[in-house]
This record gives sequence, C-alpha cells and structure tokens, in this order.
Amino acid sequence: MELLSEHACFGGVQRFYRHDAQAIGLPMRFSVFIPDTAPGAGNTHGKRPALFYLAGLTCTEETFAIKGGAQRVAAEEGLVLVMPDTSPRGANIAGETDAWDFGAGAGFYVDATEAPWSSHYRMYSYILELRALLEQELHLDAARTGIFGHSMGGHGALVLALRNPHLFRSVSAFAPIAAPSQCPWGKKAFGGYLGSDESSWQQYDASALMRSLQGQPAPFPGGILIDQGLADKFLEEQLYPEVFEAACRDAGQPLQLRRHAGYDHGYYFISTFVEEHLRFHAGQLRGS
Ligand SMILES: N[C@@H](CCC(=O)N[C@@H](CSC=O)C(=O)NCC(=O)O)C(=O)O
Repeated sequence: MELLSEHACFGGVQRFYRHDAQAIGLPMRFSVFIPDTAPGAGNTHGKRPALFYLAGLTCTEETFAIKGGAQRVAAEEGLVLVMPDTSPRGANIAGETDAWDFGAGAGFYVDATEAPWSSHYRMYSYILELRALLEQELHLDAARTGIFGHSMGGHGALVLALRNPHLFRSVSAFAPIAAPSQCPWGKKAFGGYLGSDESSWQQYDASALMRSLQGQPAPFPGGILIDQGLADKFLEEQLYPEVFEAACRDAGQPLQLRRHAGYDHGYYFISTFVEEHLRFHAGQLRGS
C-alpha cells in the first residue's frame, strides 16, 4: 500500500492510499479515516472495528471523506472508515468514460462476466480483497466490520452484506438502488457487465437476494437501516425501496426504512443522517 497523503482530522487521521488490486488487475485508490493512530487505542486486543462506505455513481474515494461529515462521530465511536473508489480507472476500454452511469465511476460492485469489462470490472471481489488486505495492514477487527453506502453504493453494501453476513456484521444504506434488475440504471449496468441472461443478475439484486432468504433465519437480526429522501429525483424511476421493504417483510428480516420529506439524493441528505448510521453500526458492532 502506498500512502499518497494524510491529514489530521478530529484527533485521528484521514489518509489516501493506492495499491495494486489483484481482483481488478490495476492500481486502485481508497481512503481511510483512522480515529486514533496510537497502537491499540480505543479498540479491543489492538484490533479496530471498521465500517466500509461504498459511494455512488460518479464518485471517488474522496467524495464521502470530503462531503459525508462522518469523521467526528467515527472518532467518538472509535470506528475506522474505509472508502474505496467506485470503479477501476485507466482500464482503457473503448466507451469507458462515455456515460456517467456505466464504466468509469460506475462499477456497480459486480464481477463483470462480459468482455471487455470482465478483464478489470470486478468490484464485488475487490471490496472483499480490500477488506482482507486492511484486516492485515490496518489491524481491522474481522469480527467487527460493517458496511454502508449510497445509491449505487447502497446497492453494493446491501448485496455484499446479504451474501457475506459472516464478513459484515451490520449494514445500512442511503437511498440505495434497491431492486436493480427492475430499474434503468441496473438494467444498463447488469446487461453490460453480466449479459442478457437475467438469472445471473439476481445474485447482485438485494431484493431478489432477500426474497431468496424466505424460510431461513434473518441474516441481520438486529435490523437493517435505510434512509430515503422523498424529494429524491431518482426515487420513482431508479430506487424502488418499497420492493426491498416487501422482500424484508416476507423474509422476516427487520428493516427500518425511514422516509424523509424534503430531502433529495445528494450529500446534504447523507450528511444530515450520517451520525445516526454511524451510531447504528457502532451499536451493532459492539455486541458480542
Ligand atoms: N451526473 C448526474 C448525477 C450523478 C449523481 O447524482 N451521483 C450521485 C450518486 S447517484 C447513484 O449512485 C452522487 O453521489 N454524486 C456525488 C455528489 O457529490 O453528489 C446527473 O447529471 O444527474
């Protein structure tokens, strides 16, 4: 891991790194907030609880660090924040930067199976690789790691958590793309990255995954938290929180889906409710 820059922040440090990502086959950037750099500070047996944040379309490893306003509460709760980039960069695939909702900045946290994307666009595996890397390098506590995200990153967080509840103990989202197989963003991304066989899309669709869990114990008995603004211009066409809500109800998965009048899709909305997400995760991760 190459440290690119670091900045003192709320008694801890906000860092930016680059590393060679095996899943991607290219260098990737990510940022971390470490609440206290003293060895063993504020954590158990020298291991730090951590929270991954997956950002949305057009974002980078900087977006949440700059706009989310999360570091003060993360410092109070002793949580490491991990903020990966949202796609491979510099894959040099024709058309990669033609659209803001597909290609660069729009990796959708899936492992592409369709050429030419399949050579580098493997963001699902990349997040798991980064988690394992930082467990070693930053002494993250494997047993106390949570995940959250926004929009495309909310979709990624829900999918990564639902498929790996043994790796992520808590999950929440802001305005997630909750049923991507059914919306234009998801159809475009899944069609391009995974091909036209929609059965292969279901493994990356949080609502489909939740439906498949009916009859099994709820993977997150402490609940899933979702905040959604009602003035969000993408709500009706792209997000479908009600589909995920119904799937949770049918599967017996506790869900707090909070609908907020007047809030849109952007970082003013996220920064308003981010403290409650951090406290929610800290509470879940503190349990045994
Ligand atoms: N360029 C788009 C708007 C793109 C956008 O709103 N991106 C969101 C995530 S959307 C789903 O993943 C975002 O987080 N943007 C970063 C920010 O700083 O707000 C358009 O023209 O509408």
